[in-house]
Amino acid sequence: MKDIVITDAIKYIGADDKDLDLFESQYVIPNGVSYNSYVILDEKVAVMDTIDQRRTDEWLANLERELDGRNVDYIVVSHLEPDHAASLQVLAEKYPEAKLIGNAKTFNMIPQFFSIDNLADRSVTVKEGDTVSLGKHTLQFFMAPMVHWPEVMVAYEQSEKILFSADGFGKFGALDVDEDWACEARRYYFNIVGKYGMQVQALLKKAAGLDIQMICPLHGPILKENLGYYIGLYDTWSKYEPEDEGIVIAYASIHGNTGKAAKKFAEILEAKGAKKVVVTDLSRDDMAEAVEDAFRYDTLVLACATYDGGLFPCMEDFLHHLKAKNYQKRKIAFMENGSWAPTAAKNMKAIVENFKNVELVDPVVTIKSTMKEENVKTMEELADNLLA
Ligand SMILES: Cc1cc2nc3c(=O)[nH]c(=O)nc-3n(C[C@H](O)[C@H](O)[C@H](O)COP(=O)(O)O)c2cc1C
Repeated sequence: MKDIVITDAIKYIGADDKDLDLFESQYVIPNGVSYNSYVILDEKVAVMDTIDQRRTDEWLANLERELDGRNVDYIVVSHLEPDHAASLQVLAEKYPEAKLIGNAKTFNMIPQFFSIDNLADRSVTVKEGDTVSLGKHTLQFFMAPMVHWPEVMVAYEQSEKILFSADGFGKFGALDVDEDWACEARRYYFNIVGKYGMQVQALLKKAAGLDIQMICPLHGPILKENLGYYIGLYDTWSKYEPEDEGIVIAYASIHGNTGKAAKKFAEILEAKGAKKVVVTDLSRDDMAEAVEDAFRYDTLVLACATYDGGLFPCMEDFLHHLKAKNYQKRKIAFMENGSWAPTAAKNMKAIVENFKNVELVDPVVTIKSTMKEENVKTMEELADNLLA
């Protein structure tokens, strides 16, 4: 583990995981993921969340090294999802004097996962704005329900002005990997938290009232500088506003002809001056990245082969993901293909019409098996309308 410095009194005790095949059993993580946990060493000692059971031993060794023989007084449980709370039972048993800090929902849910002895006697139940003093350090708690579980809360350490942000500001990628923050943080955000923009907005409003000098999330790097940049992105994302001008062409093609047309359309858009065009093959490219791109840019073109009178399944899957994550406020256009009765555009429209604040842009490009000159003409017209 790279030496991760927080402050003199606050130590990083988390662990990287580079062997996990899929995060939450669905997201590829080419650069792994970090499970973050922290310990605050003051007159009282507080452990800020535990980690996934895949790395319990490493995490306990990190904790014991930092404790250097001291005991744990408090275990703060900001989120009960197993990648953060799975080692709670072990920690609670190892330090039987330690009190658990959570909110009413936390303590309702804990028995579903664990059987901790004397839980009622060991529970410190906090509400919005409550504080717990550790000596020089004071933790203040703010509820963040449905960011992205109901019991989630964040903690603000008042003396060093640090926000322990739970899964907020989280990112895929192990901590010893140098990579752009926004790309993997955006993929994490939209796929995991995306549905709860309103709740993230509520949390950002609370955060705006605090002087935050550092953000310590439960995944990804500790954010120490330029915090306005990260908070600004979270504000844009949670309002469902496009972050950049650009056109995503997402295609679902069985034999390749719809894919060929999608790529031709990208060339036409670029020739007409489109600032950014992204083409994604929904059969083969990472679905989570396709979702991320759809949210990142302001325009989406859906190109799909007709399949048994409906949609080729990866397009149906993509639209299901977008709907589940509250996709809205974008321009959308359609391309369809079929050999005898193309109905993909009608079927895509029926789903998309239920999205909030979308503008459907005509004309629909209808291809019969292979792209013809007349299809290219329609694409030219659609490109002009999208770029107008
Ligand atoms: C299992 C299957 C079901 C299909 N169902 C339809 C259909 O209902 N209507 C239609 O017009 N074409 C249908 N097609 C034909 C394709 O949509 C058509 O050949 C299209 O050109 C394929 O585009 P692609 O080359 O991008 O895969 C079907 C093809 C397959 C393999």
